[in-house]
Amino acid sequence: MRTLVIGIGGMTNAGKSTLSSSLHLQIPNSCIMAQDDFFKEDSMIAVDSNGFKQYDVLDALHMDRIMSEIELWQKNPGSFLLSHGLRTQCSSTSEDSENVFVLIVEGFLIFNYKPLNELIDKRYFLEIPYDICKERRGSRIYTPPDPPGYFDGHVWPMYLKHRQEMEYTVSDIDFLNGLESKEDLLDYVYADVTQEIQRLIRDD
Ligand SMILES: Nc1ncnc2c1ncn2[C@@H]1O[C@H](COP(=O)(O)OP(=O)(O)O)[C@@H](O)[C@H]1O
Ligand SMILES: NC(=O)c1ccc[n+]([C@@H]2O[C@H](COP(=O)(O)O)[C@@H](O)[C@H]2O)c1
Repeated sequence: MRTLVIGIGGMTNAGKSTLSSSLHLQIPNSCIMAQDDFFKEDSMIAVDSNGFKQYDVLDALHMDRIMSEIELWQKNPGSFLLSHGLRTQCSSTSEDSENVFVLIVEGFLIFNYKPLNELIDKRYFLEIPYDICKERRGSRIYTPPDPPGYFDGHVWPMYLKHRQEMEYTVSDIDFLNGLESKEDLLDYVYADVTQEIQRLIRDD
């Protein structure tokens, strides 16, 4: 039994969830872990001098919990899938060693948290231009909703800060143009991941 951890990082609204869901549907024995599911509750989020809730920082996330979930998956990916209501599709005709379990970790700050980044085998980062990002963000409603000025006052400056930090500390990132069609992005990443799965099976 082999495991592969894929990281789908990127800016807010760049298409991470969309790409991850499609990949999950195409890759047998895969599951998604979304960083968005690990936000702390609103009362625990710090507020800056402008009154903006500091959601776009690692401190706003229960990173310890996401690490524990990944540990559970690593220990026994088959039972992890079953306990999350996902069917395993182990090939009955091949050796057990030929089954590769794939974890898709997706989120806007996955490569900036060293312990998580170190677990990731293949890194992708979706990027889109500022104006498209602002437009897409404007039509999405979070809980709590973005207050006026939040994108330019918090989201974008934090993105620039973390992006710089990531480029200093992380290598091996495949940057993807989020303006490409959903289908083209999926085809590209799926082919790349499939190649990696084949390599794991060959080297087993
Ligand atoms: N390749 C794409 N081309 C055009 N729109 C996209 C693409 N990928 C995602 N979107 C749209 O952008 C918005 C944000 O996508 P989503 O996957 O939720 O982003 P993220 O998870 O990065 O925040 C959604 O409305 C989605 O339909
Ligand atoms: N899920 C939540 O509890 C919550 C609350 C407020 C803001 N957000 C926003 O979520 C963004 C990250 O998620 P996306 O990459 O999916 O947009 C951050 O920019 C953050 O401002 C999430």
